[in-house]
Amino acid sequence: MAMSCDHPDLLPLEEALRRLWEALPAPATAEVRADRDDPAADRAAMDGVALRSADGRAPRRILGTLFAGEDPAAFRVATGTCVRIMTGAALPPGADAIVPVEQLSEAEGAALVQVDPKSGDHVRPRGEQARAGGLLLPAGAPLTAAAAGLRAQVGLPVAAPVRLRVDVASTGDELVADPAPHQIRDSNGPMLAALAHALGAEVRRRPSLPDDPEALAKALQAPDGAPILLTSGGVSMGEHDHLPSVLADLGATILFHRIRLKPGKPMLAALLGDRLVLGLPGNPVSAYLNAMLFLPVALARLQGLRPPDPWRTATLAARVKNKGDRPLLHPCRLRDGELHPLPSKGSGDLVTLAQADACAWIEPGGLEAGAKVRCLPVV
Ligand SMILES: Nc1nc2c(c(=O)[nH]1)N[C@H]1C(S)=C(S)[C@@H](COP(=O)(O)OP(=O)(O)OC[C@H]3O[C@@H](n4cnc5c(N)ncnc54)[C@H](O)[C@@H]3O)O[C@H]1N2
Ligand code: MOO
Repeated sequence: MAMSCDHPDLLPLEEALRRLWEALPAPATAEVRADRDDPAADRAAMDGVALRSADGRAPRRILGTLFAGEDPAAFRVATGTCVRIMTGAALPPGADAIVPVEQLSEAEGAALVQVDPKSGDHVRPRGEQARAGGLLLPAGAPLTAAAAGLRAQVGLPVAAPVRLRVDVASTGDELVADPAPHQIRDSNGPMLAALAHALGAEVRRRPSLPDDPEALAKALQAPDGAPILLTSGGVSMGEHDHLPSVLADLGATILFHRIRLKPGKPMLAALLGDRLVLGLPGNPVSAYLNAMLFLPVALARLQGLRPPDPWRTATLAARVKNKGDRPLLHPCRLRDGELHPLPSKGSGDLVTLAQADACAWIEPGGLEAGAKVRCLPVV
Protein backbone atom coordinates (compact mmCIF):
# COMPACT_ATOMS: atom_id res chain seq x y z
CA MET A 1 0.00 0.00 0.00
CA ALA A 2 1.28 3.48 -0.84
CA MET A 3 2.10 5.52 2.24
CA SER A 4 1.73 9.27 2.45
CA CYS A 5 4.58 11.28 3.97
CA ASP A 6 2.50 14.44 4.11
CA HIS A 7 2.47 16.53 7.26
CA PRO A 8 -0.17 19.02 8.40
CA ASP A 9 2.54 21.37 9.76
CA LEU A 10 3.99 22.26 6.35
CA LEU A 11 3.94 25.98 5.59
CA PRO A 12 1.24 27.07 3.07
CA LEU A 13 2.66 28.58 -0.10
CA GLU A 14 1.01 31.98 0.44
CA GLU A 15 2.60 32.26 3.89
CA ALA A 16 6.04 31.31 2.51
CA LEU A 17 5.69 33.93 -0.23
CA ARG A 18 4.65 36.54 2.35
CA ARG A 19 7.60 35.75 4.61
CA LEU A 20 10.02 36.07 1.74
CA TRP A 21 8.52 39.40 0.66
CA GLU A 22 8.63 40.86 4.15
CA ALA A 23 12.15 39.66 4.96
CA LEU A 24 13.72 41.38 1.97
CA PRO A 25 14.48 45.10 1.95
CA ALA A 26 12.83 47.21 -0.74
CA PRO A 27 14.87 50.20 -1.91
CA ALA A 28 13.82 53.43 -0.18
CA THR A 29 11.86 55.71 -2.49
CA ALA A 30 11.16 59.35 -1.74
CA GLU A 31 7.87 61.02 -2.61
CA VAL A 32 7.52 62.56 -6.05
CA ARG A 33 6.16 66.12 -6.36
CA ALA A 34 5.44 68.21 -9.45
CA ASP A 35 8.26 70.69 -10.05
CA ARG A 36 5.93 72.88 -12.15
CA ASP A 37 2.38 72.87 -13.46
CA ASP A 38 1.72 69.93 -15.76
CA PRO A 39 1.31 70.90 -18.54
CA ALA A 40 3.36 74.01 -17.79
CA ALA A 41 1.46 75.93 -20.51
CA ASP A 42 -1.78 75.49 -22.46
CA ARG A 43 -0.91 73.00 -25.21
CA ALA A 44 -2.40 71.73 -28.44
CA ALA A 45 -3.82 68.20 -28.19
CA MET A 46 -4.31 67.91 -31.98
CA ASP A 47 -2.55 68.99 -35.17
CA GLY A 48 -4.56 71.91 -36.64
CA VAL A 49 -4.84 75.66 -36.20
CA ALA A 50 -4.87 77.69 -32.99
CA LEU A 51 -7.47 80.46 -33.07
CA ARG A 52 -9.89 82.70 -31.18
CA SER A 53 -13.09 80.71 -30.71
CA ALA A 54 -15.17 83.88 -30.37
CA ASP A 55 -14.76 84.60 -34.10
CA GLY A 56 -16.77 81.52 -35.11
CA ARG A 57 -16.36 80.29 -38.69
CA ALA A 58 -14.88 83.49 -40.13
CA PRO A 59 -11.84 82.88 -42.39
CA ARG A 60 -8.46 83.51 -40.76
CA ARG A 61 -5.09 84.38 -42.21
CA ILE A 62 -2.41 81.84 -41.19
CA LEU A 63 0.44 83.70 -39.47
CA GLY A 64 2.87 80.75 -39.44
CA THR A 65 3.47 77.37 -37.82
CA LEU A 66 4.23 76.35 -34.23
CA PHE A 67 5.90 73.00 -33.59
CA ALA A 68 6.17 71.29 -30.20
CA GLY A 69 8.99 72.90 -28.25
CA GLU A 70 8.84 76.26 -30.03
CA ASP A 71 8.27 79.47 -28.10
CA PRO A 72 4.68 80.63 -28.84
CA ALA A 73 5.56 84.27 -28.05
CA ALA A 74 6.66 84.54 -31.71
CA PHE A 75 2.95 84.94 -32.60
CA ARG A 76 -0.09 86.82 -31.38
CA VAL A 77 -3.48 85.58 -32.54
CA ALA A 78 -6.12 88.30 -33.03
CA THR A 79 -9.44 88.47 -34.88
CA GLY A 80 -8.90 87.36 -38.49
CA THR A 81 -5.69 85.41 -37.81
CA CYS A 82 -4.65 81.96 -36.65
CA VAL A 83 -1.48 79.87 -36.32
CA ARG A 84 -0.92 76.41 -37.73
CA ILE A 85 -0.04 74.27 -34.70
CA MET A 86 1.26 70.75 -34.07
CA THR A 87 0.31 68.46 -31.18
CA GLY A 88 2.26 69.34 -28.05
CA ALA A 89 3.06 72.93 -29.04
CA ALA A 90 2.16 75.67 -26.54
CA LEU A 91 -0.79 77.85 -27.58
CA PRO A 92 0.17 81.28 -28.95
CA PRO A 93 -1.11 84.29 -26.98
CA GLY A 94 -4.65 85.23 -27.99
CA ALA A 95 -5.68 81.70 -29.08
CA ASP A 96 -8.07 79.67 -26.92
CA ALA A 97 -9.00 76.71 -29.14
CA ILE A 98 -7.62 74.30 -31.73
CA VAL A 99 -9.51 73.19 -34.85
CA PRO A 100 -8.00 69.91 -36.12
CA VAL A 101 -6.80 69.64 -39.75
CA GLU A 102 -9.65 67.23 -40.47
CA GLN A 103 -12.15 70.04 -39.77
CA LEU A 104 -10.66 72.81 -41.88
CA SER A 105 -9.57 73.67 -45.40
CA GLU A 106 -7.00 76.15 -46.62
CA ALA A 107 -7.29 78.68 -49.44
CA GLU A 108 -4.85 81.47 -50.35
CA GLY A 109 -3.08 81.40 -47.01
CA ALA A 110 -6.32 81.43 -45.02
CA ALA A 111 -7.87 78.74 -42.86
CA LEU A 112 -11.59 78.02 -43.34
CA VAL A 113 -13.03 76.18 -40.37
CA GLN A 114 -15.97 73.83 -40.86
CA VAL A 115 -17.04 73.69 -37.20
CA ASP A 116 -18.09 76.18 -34.54
CA PRO A 117 -15.02 76.30 -32.30
CA LYS A 118 -15.55 76.49 -28.56
CA SER A 119 -13.06 77.86 -26.07
CA GLY A 120 -10.80 75.02 -24.85
CA ASP A 121 -11.45 72.69 -27.80
CA HIS A 122 -8.50 70.28 -28.17
CA VAL A 123 -6.44 72.23 -25.66
CA ARG A 124 -4.67 70.58 -22.73
CA PRO A 125 -4.90 73.43 -20.24
CA ARG A 126 -2.01 74.43 -18.01
CA GLY A 127 -2.01 72.46 -14.75
CA GLU A 128 -4.64 69.98 -16.02
CA GLN A 129 -2.67 67.03 -14.62
CA ALA A 130 -0.86 68.58 -11.69
CA ARG A 131 -0.10 71.85 -9.97
CA ALA A 132 3.48 72.80 -9.05
CA GLY A 133 4.35 71.24 -5.67
CA GLY A 134 1.47 68.74 -5.82
CA LEU A 135 2.09 65.18 -4.55
CA LEU A 136 2.27 62.77 -7.49
CA LEU A 137 3.55 59.60 -5.77
CA PRO A 138 3.88 58.96 -2.03
CA ALA A 139 7.17 57.78 -0.48
CA GLY A 140 7.59 54.04 -0.92
CA ALA A 141 5.47 53.82 -4.08
CA PRO A 142 6.50 50.96 -6.40
CA LEU A 143 9.42 51.78 -8.69
CA THR A 144 7.55 50.89 -11.85
CA ALA A 145 8.68 51.88 -15.31
CA ALA A 146 5.84 54.42 -15.35
CA ALA A 147 7.17 55.88 -12.08
CA ALA A 148 10.65 56.13 -13.64
CA GLY A 149 9.09 58.12 -16.47
CA LEU A 150 7.27 60.38 -14.02
CA ARG A 151 10.46 61.01 -12.03
CA ALA A 152 12.22 62.01 -15.23
CA GLN A 153 9.29 64.27 -16.13
CA VAL A 154 9.62 66.25 -12.91
CA GLY A 155 13.40 66.46 -13.16
CA LEU A 156 14.37 63.85 -10.54
CA PRO A 157 17.33 61.55 -11.16
CA VAL A 158 16.48 58.11 -12.53
CA ALA A 159 19.05 55.34 -12.15
CA ALA A 160 19.83 53.41 -15.33
CA PRO A 161 17.93 50.09 -15.25
CA VAL A 162 20.01 47.19 -14.00
CA ARG A 163 19.36 43.48 -13.83
CA LEU A 164 19.72 42.04 -10.35
CA ARG A 165 22.52 39.50 -10.07
CA VAL A 166 21.58 35.91 -9.38
CA ASP A 167 24.08 33.10 -8.82
CA VAL A 168 23.03 29.56 -9.74
CA ALA A 169 24.73 26.54 -8.18
CA SER A 170 23.70 22.90 -8.29
CA THR A 171 24.67 20.49 -5.53
CA GLY A 172 25.34 16.80 -5.66
CA ASP A 173 28.20 14.36 -6.28
CA GLU A 174 26.04 12.57 -8.86
CA LEU A 175 26.29 15.43 -11.35
CA VAL A 176 28.85 14.79 -14.09
CA ALA A 177 29.20 15.77 -17.75
CA ASP A 178 29.48 12.21 -19.06
CA PRO A 179 27.30 10.13 -16.76
CA ALA A 180 27.51 6.39 -16.04
CA PRO A 181 24.05 4.84 -15.39
CA HIS A 182 24.30 5.68 -11.69
CA GLN A 183 25.10 9.32 -12.42
CA ILE A 184 23.24 12.19 -14.11
CA ARG A 185 23.97 15.40 -15.98
CA ASP A 186 23.27 18.73 -14.29
CA SER A 187 19.98 19.79 -15.84
CA ASN A 188 18.93 22.13 -13.02
CA GLY A 189 21.88 24.49 -13.41
CA PRO A 190 21.22 25.44 -17.07
CA MET A 191 17.45 25.36 -16.50
CA LEU A 192 17.53 27.70 -13.52
CA ALA A 193 20.00 30.02 -15.26
CA ALA A 194 17.65 30.25 -18.26
CA LEU A 195 14.65 30.84 -15.99
CA ALA A 196 16.39 33.54 -13.93
CA HIS A 197 17.46 35.26 -17.15
CA ALA A 198 13.91 35.07 -18.50
CA LEU A 199 12.70 36.63 -15.24
CA GLY A 200 15.02 39.58 -15.78
CA ALA A 201 18.08 38.69 -13.70
CA GLU A 202 21.74 38.87 -14.63
CA VAL A 203 22.79 35.28 -14.14
CA ARG A 204 26.10 33.70 -13.25
CA ARG A 205 26.58 29.95 -13.13
CA ARG A 206 28.75 28.86 -10.21
CA PRO A 207 30.58 25.53 -10.15
CA SER A 208 28.47 22.64 -8.85
CA LEU A 209 28.85 22.11 -5.12
CA PRO A 210 29.95 18.76 -3.72
CA ASP A 211 27.97 16.95 -1.02
CA ASP A 212 30.42 18.16 1.60
CA PRO A 213 29.52 20.60 4.40
CA GLU A 214 32.88 22.38 4.41
CA ALA A 215 32.92 22.99 0.68
CA LEU A 216 29.29 24.09 0.87
CA ALA A 217 30.03 26.55 3.68
CA LYS A 218 32.94 28.00 1.74
CA ALA A 219 30.89 28.43 -1.41
CA LEU A 220 28.03 30.05 0.48
CA GLN A 221 30.39 32.65 1.86
CA ALA A 222 32.06 33.51 -1.45
CA PRO A 223 32.99 37.21 -1.13
CA ASP A 224 31.84 38.01 -4.66
CA GLY A 225 28.42 36.40 -4.17
CA ALA A 226 25.32 37.88 -5.79
CA PRO A 227 22.37 39.21 -3.72
CA ILE A 228 20.46 36.04 -4.62
CA LEU A 229 21.84 32.51 -4.72
CA LEU A 230 19.74 29.76 -6.27
CA THR A 231 20.84 26.30 -5.24
CA SER A 232 19.21 23.04 -6.14
CA GLY A 233 19.36 19.81 -4.17
CA GLY A 234 20.54 18.94 -0.68
CA VAL A 235 17.56 20.32 1.26
CA SER A 236 15.63 17.16 2.10
CA MET A 237 16.15 14.37 4.62
CA GLY A 238 19.02 12.49 2.97
CA GLU A 239 22.37 11.98 4.66
CA HIS A 240 23.97 14.25 2.08
CA ASP A 241 21.35 16.97 2.39
CA HIS A 242 23.64 19.43 4.15
CA LEU A 243 22.34 22.81 3.06
CA PRO A 244 19.90 23.50 5.96
CA SER A 245 22.43 22.63 8.68
CA VAL A 246 25.31 24.44 6.97
CA LEU A 247 23.20 27.57 6.66
CA ALA A 248 22.14 27.30 10.30
CA ASP A 249 25.79 26.84 11.39
CA LEU A 250 26.74 29.97 9.46
CA GLY A 251 24.14 31.94 11.42
CA ALA A 252 21.71 32.34 8.53
CA THR A 253 18.11 33.29 9.26
CA ILE A 254 15.94 30.49 7.92
CA LEU A 255 12.82 32.17 6.52
CA PHE A 256 11.14 28.83 5.91
CA HIS A 257 12.01 25.21 5.27
CA ARG A 258 9.41 22.74 4.01
CA ILE A 259 6.25 24.03 2.41
CA ARG A 260 2.82 22.67 1.69
CA LEU A 261 3.21 22.08 -2.03
CA LYS A 262 3.81 19.15 -4.33
CA PRO A 263 6.43 19.34 -5.68
CA GLY A 264 8.33 21.51 -3.28
CA LYS A 265 8.06 20.01 0.17
CA PRO A 266 11.73 20.56 1.15
CA MET A 267 11.88 24.13 -0.27
CA LEU A 268 14.10 26.40 1.81
CA ALA A 269 14.73 30.14 1.93
CA ALA A 270 17.34 31.79 4.13
CA LEU A 271 19.08 35.12 4.62
CA LEU A 272 22.83 34.78 4.99
CA GLY A 273 23.91 38.32 5.86
CA ASP A 274 22.24 40.39 3.17
CA ARG A 275 22.20 37.56 0.64
CA LEU A 276 19.12 35.50 -0.06
CA VAL A 277 19.62 31.78 -0.53
CA LEU A 278 16.75 30.01 -2.27
CA GLY A 279 17.42 26.33 -1.58
CA LEU A 280 15.38 24.64 -4.28
CA PRO A 281 14.63 20.91 -4.10
CA GLY A 282 16.85 18.80 -6.34
CA ASN A 283 14.15 17.10 -8.38
CA PRO A 284 14.07 19.13 -11.60
CA VAL A 285 10.31 19.79 -11.76
CA SER A 286 10.37 20.86 -8.14
CA ALA A 287 13.43 23.07 -8.71
CA TYR A 288 11.77 24.71 -11.71
CA LEU A 289 8.37 25.35 -10.17
CA ASN A 290 9.69 26.64 -6.89
CA ALA A 291 12.11 28.97 -8.67
CA MET A 292 9.16 30.16 -10.76
CA LEU A 293 7.18 30.85 -7.58
CA PHE A 294 9.82 32.40 -5.32
CA LEU A 295 12.41 34.08 -7.54
CA PRO A 296 10.03 36.67 -9.08
CA VAL A 297 8.94 37.69 -5.58
CA ALA A 298 12.54 38.22 -4.47
CA LEU A 299 13.48 40.09 -7.65
CA ALA A 300 10.42 42.34 -7.43
CA ARG A 301 10.92 43.14 -3.77
CA LEU A 302 14.62 43.96 -4.09
CA GLN A 303 13.86 46.22 -7.06
CA GLY A 304 11.04 48.05 -5.30
CA LEU A 305 8.33 46.66 -7.57
CA ARG A 306 4.85 45.35 -6.75
CA PRO A 307 4.45 41.71 -5.67
CA PRO A 308 4.24 39.75 -8.94
CA ASP A 309 1.24 37.62 -9.82
CA PRO A 310 2.41 34.90 -12.21
CA TRP A 311 -0.91 33.02 -12.17
CA ARG A 312 -3.37 32.65 -15.02
CA THR A 313 -6.81 31.13 -14.97
CA ALA A 314 -8.01 28.35 -17.27
CA THR A 315 -10.49 25.49 -17.45
CA LEU A 316 -9.42 21.95 -16.75
CA ALA A 317 -10.18 19.74 -19.77
CA ALA A 318 -9.93 16.46 -17.85
CA ARG A 319 -9.98 15.22 -14.30
CA VAL A 320 -6.76 15.37 -12.23
CA LYS A 321 -6.43 13.28 -9.09
CA ASN A 322 -4.62 14.48 -5.98
CA LYS A 323 -4.57 11.85 -3.28
CA GLY A 324 -2.06 13.70 -1.09
CA ASP A 325 -2.75 16.48 1.36
CA ARG A 326 -0.57 19.08 -0.37
CA PRO A 327 -1.83 21.18 -3.31
CA LEU A 328 -0.34 19.77 -6.49
CA LEU A 329 1.08 21.61 -9.49
CA HIS A 330 0.30 19.39 -12.45
CA PRO A 331 1.86 19.89 -15.93
CA CYS A 332 -0.68 20.57 -18.70
CA ARG A 333 -0.89 21.67 -22.31
CA LEU A 334 -2.79 24.95 -22.64
CA ARG A 335 -5.02 25.20 -25.72
CA ASP A 336 -7.67 27.92 -26.18
CA GLY A 337 -7.96 28.51 -22.44
CA GLU A 338 -8.27 24.78 -21.68
CA LEU A 339 -5.71 22.89 -19.64
CA HIS A 340 -5.08 19.36 -20.91
CA PRO A 341 -3.32 17.38 -18.17
CA LEU A 342 -0.21 15.49 -19.23
CA PRO A 343 0.60 12.06 -17.78
CA SER A 344 3.34 13.30 -15.44
CA LYS A 345 5.55 10.89 -13.53
CA GLY A 346 6.19 13.39 -10.75
CA SER A 347 8.83 15.80 -9.67
CA GLY A 348 11.70 14.08 -11.50
CA ASP A 349 9.82 14.09 -14.82
CA LEU A 350 11.50 16.90 -16.72
CA VAL A 351 10.35 15.37 -20.02
CA THR A 352 6.72 16.16 -19.25
CA LEU A 353 7.47 19.58 -17.78
CA ALA A 354 9.39 20.57 -20.91
CA GLN A 355 6.34 19.55 -23.01
CA ALA A 356 3.93 21.51 -20.80
CA ASP A 357 2.68 25.06 -21.25
CA ALA A 358 1.48 25.55 -17.68
CA CYS A 359 1.05 23.72 -14.39
CA ALA A 360 -2.44 23.58 -12.90
CA TRP A 361 -3.06 24.08 -9.20
CA ILE A 362 -4.92 20.99 -7.95
CA GLU A 363 -6.18 21.06 -4.38
CA PRO A 364 -6.11 17.86 -2.30
CA GLY A 365 -8.98 15.61 -3.39
CA GLY A 366 -8.44 16.40 -7.06
CA LEU A 367 -10.52 18.33 -9.56
CA GLU A 368 -13.03 17.36 -12.21
CA ALA A 369 -13.09 18.38 -15.87
CA GLY A 370 -14.64 21.80 -16.32
CA ALA A 371 -13.20 23.23 -13.09
CA LYS A 372 -11.76 26.73 -13.30
CA VAL A 373 -8.21 26.56 -11.97
CA ARG A 374 -5.24 28.82 -11.63
CA CYS A 375 -2.11 27.78 -13.44
CA LEU A 376 1.54 28.77 -13.55
CA PRO A 377 2.95 29.27 -17.05
CA VAL A 378 6.02 27.26 -18.02
CA VAL A 379 8.35 29.87 -19.48
N1 LIG B 1 12.77 10.72 3.51
C1 LIG B 1 12.46 11.71 2.68
N2 LIG B 1 13.00 11.70 1.47
C2 LIG B 1 12.67 12.68 0.59
C3 LIG B 1 11.76 13.69 0.96
C4 LIG B 1 11.23 13.67 2.26
O1 LIG B 1 10.43 14.54 2.67
N3 LIG B 1 11.61 12.66 3.08
N4 LIG B 1 11.42 14.64 0.06
C5 LIG B 1 11.49 14.22 -1.33
C6 LIG B 1 11.27 15.33 -2.16
S1 LIG B 1 9.69 15.93 -2.21
C7 LIG B 1 12.22 15.86 -2.97
S2 LIG B 1 11.84 17.11 -4.05
C8 LIG B 1 13.59 15.42 -2.93
C9 LIG B 1 14.46 16.68 -2.82
O2 LIG B 1 15.59 16.41 -2.16
P1 LIG B 1 16.82 17.38 -2.19
O3 LIG B 1 16.42 18.77 -2.46
O4 LIG B 1 17.57 17.12 -0.98
O5 LIG B 1 17.56 16.96 -3.50
P2 LIG B 1 18.59 15.77 -3.74
O6 LIG B 1 18.29 14.69 -2.81
O7 LIG B 1 19.90 16.35 -3.78
O8 LIG B 1 18.10 15.37 -5.18
C10 LIG B 1 16.82 14.91 -5.47
C11 LIG B 1 16.79 14.36 -6.86
O9 LIG B 1 17.10 15.39 -7.79
C12 LIG B 1 18.23 15.06 -8.58
N5 LIG B 1 19.02 16.25 -8.84
C13 LIG B 1 19.65 16.98 -7.90
N6 LIG B 1 20.31 17.98 -8.49
C14 LIG B 1 20.10 17.89 -9.80
C15 LIG B 1 20.53 18.65 -10.92
N7 LIG B 1 21.31 19.71 -10.78
N8 LIG B 1 20.12 18.29 -12.16
C16 LIG B 1 19.32 17.19 -12.29
N9 LIG B 1 18.86 16.45 -11.26
C17 LIG B 1 19.25 16.79 -10.04
C18 LIG B 1 18.99 14.08 -7.71
O10 LIG B 1 19.87 13.30 -8.43
C19 LIG B 1 17.86 13.30 -7.08
O11 LIG B 1 17.38 12.34 -7.98
O12 LIG B 1 13.81 14.56 -1.86
C20 LIG B 1 12.80 13.55 -1.69
N10 LIG B 1 13.22 12.67 -0.66
O1 MOO C 1 8.02 17.91 -3.39
MO1 MOO C 1 9.34 17.11 -4.08
O2 MOO C 1 9.69 18.73 -4.35
O3 MOO C 1 7.95 16.31 -4.70
O4 MOO C 1 9.70 16.61 -5.62
